[in-house]
Amino acid sequence: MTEADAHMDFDLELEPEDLEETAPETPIGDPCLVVDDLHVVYRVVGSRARKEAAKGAEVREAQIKPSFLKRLVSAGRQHTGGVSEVHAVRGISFTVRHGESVGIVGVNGSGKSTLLRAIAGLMPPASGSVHVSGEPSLLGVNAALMPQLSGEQNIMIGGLALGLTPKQVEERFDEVVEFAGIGDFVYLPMKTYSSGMAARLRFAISSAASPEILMIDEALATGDAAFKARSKARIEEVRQNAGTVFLVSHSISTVEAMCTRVLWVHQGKLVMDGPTHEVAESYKEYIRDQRPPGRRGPRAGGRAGARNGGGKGNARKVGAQGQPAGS
Ligand SMILES: Nc1ncnc2c1ncn2[C@@H]1O[C@H](COP(=O)(O)OP(=O)(O)OP(=O)(O)O)[C@@H](O)[C@H]1O
Repeated sequence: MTEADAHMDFDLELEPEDLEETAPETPIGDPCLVVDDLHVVYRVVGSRARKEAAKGAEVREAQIKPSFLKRLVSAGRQHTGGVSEVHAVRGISFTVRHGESVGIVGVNGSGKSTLLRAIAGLMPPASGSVHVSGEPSLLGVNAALMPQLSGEQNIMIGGLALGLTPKQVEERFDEVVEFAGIGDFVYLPMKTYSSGMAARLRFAISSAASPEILMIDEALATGDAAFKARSKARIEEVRQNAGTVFLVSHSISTVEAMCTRVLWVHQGKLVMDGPTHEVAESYKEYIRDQRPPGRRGPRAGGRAGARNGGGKGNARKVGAQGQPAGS
């Protein structure tokens, strides 16, 4: 695998179960989420700084302006002495309404998961704000689950964290296990699960309580066709009940099948926001252009119209800076 391939870890292929499918139209309600000029910064203490700290030294942040070469190589990471700052989300703003299912796409490391975690309240903003009506369900479940406990115990804890009663959790137990497709693994500690199994169980628990805002991070990539079909039905159920769904996925066909709107994030910035087909076409074109010439595959028919402002013309390209090359 080349370095370019490793960076471009997506699935552009349309899978049989996604053919001819798009997210159905549902009436869109009032705003339920406002993200306003959001910035999220990770701070990582370098190994040298940790050693110094262990020796009792005061580790201070040195505000050294890095050289041009260093900034070029570190793309988005700002080194300040022993502490490295990763500016993962850089000034993102958007509003989401009840009934929307929003896909978040972007290349590896572009900030998708960080954005989702910030919306869920798991990452504090460095600046800007997130206003949510209702509690995003990833928050309750992720905060509650414990790797050393069995799936069974975690279903109970996660269900309680989402506001279900113990009786309601018991009633929904079989459905959650079946939905996650983890079989008898449910009786083993979650630390023995593959990342896909854990992601599916989190999704199954978080969607068990008919949440107002359902957040799904990559869980759909880890299941088979039957799991995807169950997931799609569950997403529709949430939307029909005027809930909102956020979906992070590397599979553009999954996003096309399940989302009404797509946010394209690149290097922590929002580069495009609009109806699924318009953003997906531009994104697919960008990904194709990043691949070596022999591996680009055919272009989708009619994509140029969307890219040049055709189609419904509703997609919003955001800002000139930080856009992928060629857009
Ligand atoms: N816990 C962390 N500490 C420090 N940096 C982090 C941490 N998590 C993510 N990052 C950095 O933040 C940036 C955005 O990462 P994030 O995981 O949000 O991207 P992503 O688009 O979800 O990536 P992927 O598609 O690979 O899952 C990357 O540069 C990543 O290295």
